[in-house]
Amino acid sequence: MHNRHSQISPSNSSRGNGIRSPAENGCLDSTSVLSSEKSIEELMQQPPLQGIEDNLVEFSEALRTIAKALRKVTEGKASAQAEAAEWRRKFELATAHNLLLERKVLSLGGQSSRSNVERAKNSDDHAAIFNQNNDQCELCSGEDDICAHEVLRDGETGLDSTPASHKMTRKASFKLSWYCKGEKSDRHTHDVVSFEKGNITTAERSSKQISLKWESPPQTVLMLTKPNSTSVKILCSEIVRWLKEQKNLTIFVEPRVKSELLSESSYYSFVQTWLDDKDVQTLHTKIDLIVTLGGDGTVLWAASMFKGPVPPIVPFSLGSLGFMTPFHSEHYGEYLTSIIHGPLSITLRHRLQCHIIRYEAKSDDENEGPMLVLNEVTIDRGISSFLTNLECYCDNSFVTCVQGDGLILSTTSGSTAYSLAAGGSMVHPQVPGILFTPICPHSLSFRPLILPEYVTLRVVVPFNSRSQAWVSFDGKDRKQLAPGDAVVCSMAPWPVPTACQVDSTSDFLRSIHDGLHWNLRKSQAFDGPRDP
Ligand SMILES: NC(=O)c1ccc[n+]([C@@H]2O[C@H](COP(=O)([O-])OP(=O)(O)OC[C@H]3O[C@@H](n4cnc5c(N)ncnc54)[C@H](O)[C@@H]3O)[C@@H](O)[C@H]2O)c1
Ligand SMILES: Nc1ncnc2c1ncn2[C@@H]1O[C@H](COP(=O)(O)OP(=O)(O)OP(=O)(O)O)[C@@H](O)[C@H]1O
Repeated sequence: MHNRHSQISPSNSSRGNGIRSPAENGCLDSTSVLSSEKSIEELMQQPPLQGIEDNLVEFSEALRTIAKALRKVTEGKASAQAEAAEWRRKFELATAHNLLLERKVLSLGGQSSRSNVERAKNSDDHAAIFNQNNDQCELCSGEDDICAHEVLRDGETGLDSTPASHKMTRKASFKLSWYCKGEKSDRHTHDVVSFEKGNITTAERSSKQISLKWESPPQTVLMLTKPNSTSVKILCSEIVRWLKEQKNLTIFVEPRVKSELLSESSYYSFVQTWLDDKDVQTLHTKIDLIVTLGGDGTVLWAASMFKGPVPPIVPFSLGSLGFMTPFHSEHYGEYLTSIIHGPLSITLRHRLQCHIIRYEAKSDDENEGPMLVLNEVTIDRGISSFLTNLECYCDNSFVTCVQGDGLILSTTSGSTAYSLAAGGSMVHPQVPGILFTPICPHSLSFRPLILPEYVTLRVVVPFNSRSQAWVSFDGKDRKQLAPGDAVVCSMAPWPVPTACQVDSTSDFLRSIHDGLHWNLRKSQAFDGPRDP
């Protein structure tokens, strides 16, 4: 026979071993609240014992009220967390937007610029700024294409640049346009859906490749290289020399690479670098083009250096696989000449921005982020031998509880990396979406999902989790998550533009054919049985 008290005891059972029960934490996860409500429900339905019936009914009612209150608190906290993350995201977008406006006004020069910034900020009247900019760039009128047009104050930071660079320099300007093979127009159709006379139609958007056209030639190149590789070192010094002598470009490298080049020859003293991490934050204002020498990991490294806008990347393949590195290093001269001249096809690779919301954080400043990932954010069991238990929400709707080794939230670029190994689909990198891929789920029906790019995902380690969880970003920066902590992810406003060797689709298909031998099978012989 059931002991009534034992049915409501699970929340008490943890007390003896020093673990705080959810109720003691002041917050319950939805699963444990549901189970305590269920226990009370069951308790109420059992036949009463003589004498203590009234007391028990009263006690059960009280418990039911407490459970309801706790559930409200939990739901309130969950939605407050999500709302805070959403506001933070909006704030970051607004800050980036204002920065962009200020830069645009700076590019006009003169005193009147300040009032223009204010006017544009207050009324969102972009045209006021763009129209004045027309003398310099008629395509900056903002309607159809995206323009990069910046005037920068060089030498303001501690960057190791020559004395002559303490002047206003112009970062190379370019225009992005969307084109379809065989189509003359390079307009990017913003209206995806139209509604005329009651008929809903979608605009024709197939095979629109993004093209980057320089409006002023690129002048500054950042070379990023995989460390500890002799072949990469040799190629790096060769390309640096070529870029200087053949193209007369300014070249930046990492401090480690500058030392390597100087130890090879004092010839390389023209190469520039930076002093500390703070300088890296302003690097995007100087660099027109990034060249990477390595594998996919070097492209991830390049992207991770830019927490905001990323200059176009030309990835040369010196690794074993190379899903994001379509350029063969033997033909670097040919490729770089064509890219510097332009136009070039690019893949705009979306990134995810992630925040860690700590349960114990007293203020928003104690939370961590944003971390930007080009491949994926992974939440797993780390060294723990217990199942992870992760509660997942999508825009405040409960998605599921992940019980298994963990969960991968991947970009479409990352779909061919860890997510693929965990059973996720391969997705063209230009498809806007977020992959929700479980790692070894202990359930037969947990298929991976692909969600739209506009959602905010929240993964919470519930209080009833047996273990802590670990989060990592593109396979790096591993951090521990305690019960109550959450990771909030949404699409970042700064994608990573990578140059294509042919175009986005050809490069993607080539990478899965060459890299994975996708669907490689010997063809059946012609002879043999066949349909009559
Ligand atoms: N089981 C797995 O497949 C597994 C496990 C851990 C990490 N990873 C991946 O490794 C990435 C980190 O890469 P790294 O080079 O710094 O580490 P690494 O040196 O351990 O290389 C990991 C491998 O993943 C490949 N890779 C990276 N990004 C890719 C992509 N977008 N598409 C296809 N393959 C890709 C690399 O080419 C490399 O072969 C992580 O973001 C994660 O996706 C995969
Ligand atoms: N400039 C860099 N500084 C520090 N670490 C880097 C740099 N470039 C790459 N890495 C790291 O080196 C590791 C290996 O790089 P990468 O994947 O490019 O080479 P690989 O392993 O030889 O290529 P593949 O994975 O295709 O075999 C990655 O973890 C990457 O983060």
